[in-house]
Amino acid sequence: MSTINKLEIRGIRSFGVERGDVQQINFRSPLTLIVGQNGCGKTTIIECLKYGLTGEVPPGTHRGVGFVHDPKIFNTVESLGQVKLMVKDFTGNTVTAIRSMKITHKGKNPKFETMDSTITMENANTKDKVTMTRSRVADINNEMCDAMGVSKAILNNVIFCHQEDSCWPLEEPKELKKKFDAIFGTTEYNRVIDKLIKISKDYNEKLKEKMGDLKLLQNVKSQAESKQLQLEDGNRKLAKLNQTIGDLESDIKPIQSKLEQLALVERQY
Ligand SMILES: Nc1ncnc2c1ncn2[C@@H]1O[C@H](COP(=O)(O)OP(=O)(O)OP(=O)(O)O)[C@@H](O)[C@H]1O
Repeated sequence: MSTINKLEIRGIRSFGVERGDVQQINFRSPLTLIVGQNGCGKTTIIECLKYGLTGEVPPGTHRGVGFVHDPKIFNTVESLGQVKLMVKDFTGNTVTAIRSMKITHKGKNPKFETMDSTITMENANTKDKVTMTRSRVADINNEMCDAMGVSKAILNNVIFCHQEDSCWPLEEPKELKKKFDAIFGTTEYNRVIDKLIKISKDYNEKLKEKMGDLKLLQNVKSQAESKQLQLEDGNRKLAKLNQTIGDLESDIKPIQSKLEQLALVERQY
């Protein structure tokens, strides 16, 4: 079974940006309860788990601006946030993602940027570590979802469904269908089915073409076979005629020499 092992939060929501502000949670087996008074950061922990796994910022944060610790609190223009998440996949290998982000308050609109992220895979048996720095967000998302053994849609909409999004099953049918399609992978399934239908159509068309060619070739082959028979018949006739010619030539030879003798006698006479 895949498990979430460790989470480190820095510079997210009310968690401070300083080195000493880093908060670390070690998740215990079989259960870890997160308990605390209102506003202490329970939701933030769930948001960080979701962000660490899927790279998605929580809803209602103006595309991540409200997710990072507000720099205005300390009268600064920018603030850095970081989520470090370690999970164990079902084989026991460890996958750790470090995702960093920044908000800048320059001008009217604050800007949210995701910064370089890294992912480290550690083999449980050999303890070999492979780290990919400056990885693409999509690659990290895929690695983390693979390590957890569930799709991004299930992580986002079911396991770490944000409290603000929890009413999605009551959404209008079109949106609901989109969510269900994503959760059950039907979009992917339909895409594959469409691809297979297209491939089979292409093959059928090619097959039809080849069948036409085959008919033509069969026709040509039967014509060639009858021509071959005719040729063999002709060759047989030719051989017979050659034989007759040979016979006639040998018959004609004594007659010719007789005629020559007669012609000689006639001349002498
Ligand atoms: N961008 C931000 N910068 C600094 N602090 C923030 C920011 N966004 C939210 N906060 C603070 O973070 C805290 C949010 O905590 P959170 O919602 O995670 O708590 P909670 O334990 O889930 O609360 P509740 O039990 O009420 O749901 C609040 O105190 C809020 O004022």
